[in-house]
Amino acid sequence: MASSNKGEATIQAWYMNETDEDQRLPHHCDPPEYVSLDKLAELGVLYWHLDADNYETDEEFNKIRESRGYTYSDLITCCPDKLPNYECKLKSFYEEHIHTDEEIRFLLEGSGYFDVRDNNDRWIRIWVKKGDMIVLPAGIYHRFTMDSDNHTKALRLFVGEPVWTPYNRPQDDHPIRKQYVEAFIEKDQGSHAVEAH
Ligand SMILES: CSCCC(=O)/C(O)=C/O
Ligand SMILES: [Fe+2]
Repeated sequence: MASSNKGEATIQAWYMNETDEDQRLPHHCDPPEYVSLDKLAELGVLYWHLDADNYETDEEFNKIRESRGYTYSDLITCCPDKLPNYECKLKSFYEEHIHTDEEIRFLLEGSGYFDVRDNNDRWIRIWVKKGDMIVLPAGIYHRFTMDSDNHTKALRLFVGEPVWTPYNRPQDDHPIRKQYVEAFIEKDQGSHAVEAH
């Protein structure tokens, strides 16, 4: 299942314009081009809206955690007092990169933007807010920025011992990138090739 919209909330995602404006602004196209949860799921991005205030005892959260094997968790608060090397970290979060594992974040407070590349290498901006849990698959090109509210507190989850290393683009020969492309990009081109005949 790609999503759950408990409490009416749903995620907002859209194609970005490529202007040099402040990264914390929404960067909508003109007119705005919204992106559906199905499109995100095609790229391997998963989303749930959950109870951020009582997540420790939340059945849905615990089910996801168990079924996906998320044995590790910790908290990250993006503010100068709580995040060592704040400026440097924010800069590195916004460098386009991949990881060798899923990136799993559950927003407990505040909001922010995860940007992911689609199958045509266009940026999709995903606006995450309190209660949103998002999974980015290993090998997807992505980045993160705070929005103009400047406050993000998130639970980070991981399967086993966490590895946070970002591999900045280009990583087209990285085995994990190749696996991602085969699973989520080439399968798409294959189905269009069949349709075209
Ligand atoms: C809201 S968590 C901060 C962003 C982050 O941890 C990361 O790895 C971005 O790619
Ligand atoms: Fe990342």
